[in-house]
Amino acid sequence: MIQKSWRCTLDTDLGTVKKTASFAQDTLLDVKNLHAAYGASEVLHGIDLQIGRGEIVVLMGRNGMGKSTLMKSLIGTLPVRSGEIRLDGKELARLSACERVKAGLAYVPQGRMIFPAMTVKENIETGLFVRGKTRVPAQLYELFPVLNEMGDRRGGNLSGGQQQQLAIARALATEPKLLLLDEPTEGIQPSIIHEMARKLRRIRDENQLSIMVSEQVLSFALDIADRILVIEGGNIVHETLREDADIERLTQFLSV
Ligand SMILES: Nc1ncnc2c1ncn2[C@@H]1O[C@H](COP(=O)(O)OP(=O)(O)OP(=O)(O)O)[C@@H](O)[C@H]1O
Repeated sequence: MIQKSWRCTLDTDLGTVKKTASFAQDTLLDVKNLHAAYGASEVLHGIDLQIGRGEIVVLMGRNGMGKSTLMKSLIGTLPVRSGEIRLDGKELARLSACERVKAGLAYVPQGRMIFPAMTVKENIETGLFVRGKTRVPAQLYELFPVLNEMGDRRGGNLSGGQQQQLAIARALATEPKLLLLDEPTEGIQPSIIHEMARKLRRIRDENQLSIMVSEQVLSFALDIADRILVIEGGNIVHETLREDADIERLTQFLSV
């Protein structure tokens, strides 16, 4: 398993072995043999997946391959048929979505799903509520200054890119260990996509959280990922570290 193969360097001064790949040091999310279905139609056929602490994993795949279904099964808006979902050792598969958020999962769904009639600040406060807090952390406004400037504006009046920032800020307000983002670049203009990748890496570095992104834009995936997985027909069919990625092969997986 790639993620478990720690890369080590010899610290000659101390004569001890040091682990250097921070994300590979321990597993945060451990999914085993996950099956999920819509009614009688099974869509995920036994997914095994591990995400390390501080790791960014990008889940790629063509339309209809099961990316959103996996995200929904993890956060709990779609009940799992069978299998295990452990976050930091805690079993989540039978918990409600709300309990999973309290346990440290946050989810930005495809299409953002912010509350359009609520103000920007109120949207963020719905995330704070999970931790019993009321004050928006300064770090969120440093990351997304536009949300500070537009605090009193209705969420529904923001542009697509601004709504995406709001959805990420709301998710971060729940203080997650693992942030799940379903196709965050959808409908976002190319110049902002690179900025989004930079911000997500910064969020990972500053908060030491893990991120799993489902994505079809290969350049974004290569920009952000530590590791890339490919899903096809509800099975993970390919896995590669970013530095070993075979671009041609990944392009083939994504082409119709
Ligand atoms: N609510 C639903 N009821 C029944 N089948 C569904 C439902 N949602 C998705 N499916 C089916 O499940 C399969 C996987 O869909 P899913 O939305 O997970 O794909 P995806 O990889 O996220 O695609 P996209 O990139 O288009 O969002 C598809 O065959 C889809 O038609």
